Amino acid sequence: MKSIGVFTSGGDAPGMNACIRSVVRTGLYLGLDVYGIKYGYNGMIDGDIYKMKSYSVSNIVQRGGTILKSARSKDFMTKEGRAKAYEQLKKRGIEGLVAIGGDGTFTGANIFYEEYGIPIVGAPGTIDNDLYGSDYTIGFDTAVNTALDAIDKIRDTANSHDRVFFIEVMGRHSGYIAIQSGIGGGAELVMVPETSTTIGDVIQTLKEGRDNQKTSSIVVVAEGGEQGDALEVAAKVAKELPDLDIRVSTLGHIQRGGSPTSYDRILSSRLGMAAVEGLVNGEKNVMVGVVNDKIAYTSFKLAISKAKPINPELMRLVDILSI
Ligand SMILES: Nc1ncnc2c1ncn2[C@@H]1O[C@H](COP(=O)(O)OP(=O)(O)OP(=O)(O)O)[C@@H](O)[C@H]1O
Ligand SMILES: O=P(O)(O)OC[C@H]1O[C@](O)(CO)[C@@H](O)[C@@H]1O
Repeated sequence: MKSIGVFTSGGDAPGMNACIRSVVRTGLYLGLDVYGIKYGYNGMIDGDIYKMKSYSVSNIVQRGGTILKSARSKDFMTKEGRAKAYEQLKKRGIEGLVAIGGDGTFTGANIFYEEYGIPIVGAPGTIDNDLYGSDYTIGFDTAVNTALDAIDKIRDTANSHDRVFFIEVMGRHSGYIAIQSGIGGGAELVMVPETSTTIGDVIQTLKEGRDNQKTSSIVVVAEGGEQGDALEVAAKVAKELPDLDIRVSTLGHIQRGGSPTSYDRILSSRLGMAAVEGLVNGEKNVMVGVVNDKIAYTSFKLAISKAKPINPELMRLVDILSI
């Protein structure tokens, strides 16, 4: 293999830049040509591709976002789009790809590999931490710390005004950010898509808190929960407990931005290096991850389809610590 391409796709995540830097520098170290593909699959289709040098990735290890930009590409979902993308790669002699993204990105990569046989190694870049085959994904640790910082601040008002706050965190189908920021932030309850929580459960927890002389409460709600978003949950609770002083705060995209934590920078750098080494050693159609602190390659199919359940002990911990 002489030439590889790298791109970021789906939602951006803090640490993606550190991963790009690692891919580029590992590739150059191994004597490869490295091409940056901009705007994910859209740039692959449009030929928005440039040769990267060591200096192309200077001064980015600490930066959030992605210098290669990101996109959610409708065109790549079509056969015609993927055919154009393949032609662009062929034209430049790009023989292998490192895809930094989430489950959607790897679903597309899997289809692309099956159609054109171009080796692809994925690096899990999503704050959601919802990919099987890596204990943690790029950006998750930073997102949790950002959410935690926000929860700490909201707690000041909750406490001063004797209020109940419903705080919504990201995670379309995954409660990882919710459970970790909830435990770290001392939430009374955490609602995650993986586990069923009824409005009755929420009411009972809040009532128990009151019975235990708690004057304020924090409920962390993952955006993809079965009871709806934080606004919906709060409205349902307010109907049953009209005397509560309830507020809602949706943290939104602040969780996706900012300088990556040390953990994310190191994870991203390890994954970038292992992705390129994997490609050179013949890995294809796999996602690279870190499992029990060791590099592991997992087929895209498994990484996408296999659930990564939240440790039930963590849910129990919230329960016990909220009395
Ligand atoms: N079935 C598919 N066929 C072809 N391409 C796909 C398919 N599913 C997803 N993709 C491509 O992957 C892109 C990224 O997917 P998606 O928007 O779901 O983000 P993601 O990688 O899951 O990241 P995040 O977890 O941050 O949302 C899509 O915009 C699309 O271009
Ligand atoms: O920025 P967008 O495209 O609205 O995507 C938001 C989604 O992306 C994620 O941040 C990462 O997948 C989800 O948690 C969230 O639902």
